[in-house]
Amino acid sequence: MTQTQLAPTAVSLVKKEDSYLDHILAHAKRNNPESIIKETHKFAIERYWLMNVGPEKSPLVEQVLLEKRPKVAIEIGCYLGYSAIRFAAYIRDTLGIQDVKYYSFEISEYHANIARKVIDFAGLSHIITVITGPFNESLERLLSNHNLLSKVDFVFIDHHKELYKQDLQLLEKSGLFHTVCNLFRTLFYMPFSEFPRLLCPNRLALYPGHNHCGG
Ligand SMILES: C[S@@+](CC[C@H](N)C(=O)[O-])C[C@H]1O[C@@H](n2cnc3c(N)ncnc32)[C@H](O)[C@@H]1O
Repeated sequence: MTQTQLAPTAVSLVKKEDSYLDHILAHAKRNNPESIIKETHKFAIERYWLMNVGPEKSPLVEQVLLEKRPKVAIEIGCYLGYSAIRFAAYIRDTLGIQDVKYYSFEISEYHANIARKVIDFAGLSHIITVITGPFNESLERLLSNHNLLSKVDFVFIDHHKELYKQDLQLLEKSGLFHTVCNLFRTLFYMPFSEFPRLLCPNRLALYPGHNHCGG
């Protein structure tokens, strides 16, 4: 077999997430979250689709961030760090909240390792902490390693749709929430009408986000 015949197989073994990291390190500017976000969009259009919140939906979240100005935020579902970088940089740079802390949960060690590298490249490692493991098991670690009881004032949920309800209930029981917590609902597949029953309505301001299910 010639080298030319071997080449396509070799290329297909490279995972798109690794190509993404290479792309960012080669084309984005270090310590410049905006340039990383821009290069992520470019990569997703020109190379491979990525399952991040993306340029259309992110402004909906940023609208809520602008209104609520959170100091401590939690995200379930980090993937390669797009939303963590975008929202943490928005809170720090656009809202001017320098001491913001952003905790992002990611079940896949592979995704989390890439996310940490991109976050480090963005110069945001002191703001964003990526916690590896399934959220229901990692929450305990967050509670014991960080003094966050009653301090979390923003939650962005973007992981596995079937786990939203269970993990929301866990979060509520954890005592992490500030008096009024702003939960951004990216729950496209869950009727909005379930939420008042699920979470204490006077403690949580719920944002319907982009409501695909018409609930
Ligand atoms: C849609 S992607 C997140 C995209 C990310 N929020 C962004 O916009 O850049 C969903 C991620 O959630 C992770 N995930 C799925 N189930 C999880 C769980 N139980 N705990 C933590 N992360 C989970 C997946 O591995 C995947 O990386």
